[in-house]
Amino acid sequence: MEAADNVLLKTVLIHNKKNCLVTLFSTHICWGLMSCGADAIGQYLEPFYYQRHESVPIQEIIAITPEKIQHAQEKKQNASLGIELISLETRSFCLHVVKRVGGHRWRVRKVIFDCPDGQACGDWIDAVQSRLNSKEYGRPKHLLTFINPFGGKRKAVKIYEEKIEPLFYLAGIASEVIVTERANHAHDYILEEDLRHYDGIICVGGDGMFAELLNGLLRRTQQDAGIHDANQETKLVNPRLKLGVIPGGSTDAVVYTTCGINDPVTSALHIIIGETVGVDVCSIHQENQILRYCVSMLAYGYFGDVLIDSEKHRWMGPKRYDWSGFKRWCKKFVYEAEISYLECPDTRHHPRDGSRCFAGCEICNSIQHSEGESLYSDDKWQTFQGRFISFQSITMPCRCDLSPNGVSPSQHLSNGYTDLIIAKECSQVDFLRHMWRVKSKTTDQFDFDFVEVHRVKAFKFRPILEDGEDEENDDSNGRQRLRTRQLRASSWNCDGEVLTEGFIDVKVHHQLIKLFARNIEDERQLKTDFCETSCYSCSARR
Ligand SMILES: Nc1ncnc2c1ncn2[C@@H]1O[C@H](COP(=O)(O)OP(=O)(O)OP(=O)(O)O)[C@@H](O)[C@H]1O
Repeated sequence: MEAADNVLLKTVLIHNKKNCLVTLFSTHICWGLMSCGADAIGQYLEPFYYQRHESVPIQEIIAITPEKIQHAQEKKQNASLGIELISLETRSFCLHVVKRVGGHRWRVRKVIFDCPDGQACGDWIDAVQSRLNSKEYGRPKHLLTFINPFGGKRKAVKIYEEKIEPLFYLAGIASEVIVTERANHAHDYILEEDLRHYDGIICVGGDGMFAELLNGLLRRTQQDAGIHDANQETKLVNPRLKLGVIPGGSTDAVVYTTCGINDPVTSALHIIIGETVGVDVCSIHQENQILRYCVSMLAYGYFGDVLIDSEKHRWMGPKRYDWSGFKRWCKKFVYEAEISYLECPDTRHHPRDGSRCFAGCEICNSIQHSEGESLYSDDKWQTFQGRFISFQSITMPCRCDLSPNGVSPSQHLSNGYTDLIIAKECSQVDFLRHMWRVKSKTTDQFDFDFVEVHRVKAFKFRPILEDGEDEENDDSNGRQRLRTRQLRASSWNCDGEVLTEGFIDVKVHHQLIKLFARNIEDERQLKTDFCETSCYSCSARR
């Protein structure tokens, strides 16, 4: 099963009032009822586990703490003396480990072991703690935390104080907390202050708040490295600091997509265990300047207008998106643009390939990009010109409550491409059918003749706004009729923030940032706590 030299500690301890064999390996800890047999010539064999035993990867241990339990002998002594003596020697320890409770939700489970004496207990605590401190797990020790008190249902401060702070304390994470006082407070702080002693920056807020962290950190990193990020051809530098989000917003698409659920405790546990996932980032340029960085959705037309309208109804909380979406749908506006794009050369990868991005995704890990080559001299650019209701560029699957599979279900976190989704001019009923399918878990939202999808490395968007003249069908006398275009300008919905510039150039940067999250686990592969050495958690690390 395991190489003997991987065993760091092996002892018989008491767990749930039964003798258990507990073994600490370099990668995980196992415990279970044991059996001591004898071989053919009557010599005793090493104790071994019965078939079913439990195993937890070191990565999934949140903390190990001494446990103050009065042992039977002490209780007896105290009873006979009629007074309560508290033993100075702790003989029990508690492992706080990740427990999966379904639907990607994580909780903390306590597992208590009683040792024969204080010395053995101390040895166990030291041995496990030294594994937890090992650099290979990359656990954060110092975090900078921004809390947006006005995001979502305005509960971010309460969420942090009641649910997150105690967990960080348990895991030995020191967190400097800043409650933001205005929009862009976090962005400006990251640009200007000394960040050297942090391992990561996190926020309690929504996608807009995360976008502040992302933009602040990427700009700061390029600035410190002397990189001119306005130039689209520049190879950007990866930040040293990792980012994390604890959901406290309205949509929480980033956290939903990377953890599978918008649950604050689950996100805090993803951060504590220190596992990270690389995430692609789009840089958005106009002429010789960089406008923003974006990780999830960049949308023009319907979703741009919905965002602008929803800002007027912030008091409604997350429901504002439904209300504004309904209002915009009733009005049906059509837009026109010329969109040039550089499609993914590998035809196996496209927005309808049926793949899913899970933890340890093979597609994300295997795709190679030839960095440094100029995209703009490439002659493989293609062009779409026409009318549409909605244009979206989706760089991660963008899952949320309203769309459990995501706006682009086969998109990946770090394949180096963004998915273009163009819902061309169609009837309101057809557009509604398309949007309805985005909410569904089973139907293909792209299976309409008015929806066009492409997986691209870069694109250029040029809105067409001038009133012009369109040819219409010939009338009964064979003459062509002309009509004046009524074209609207929209704004961009950039990760939930408004961007008013119309024409833009966008380029995807492969795995530019690291996010504290494991990525969604494929629950079909996961077994329960009982492990016969083949559970996902263990096998992924062997
Ligand atoms: N103290 C503050 N006062 C006003 N606005 C703030 C403050 N702190 C941050 N903001 C801004 O609030 C905006 C929205 O925040 P956030 O993303 O956390 O919530 P949300 O919009 O409800 O959620 P989502 O983006 O997931 O839909 C962000 O753009 C952020 O810049």
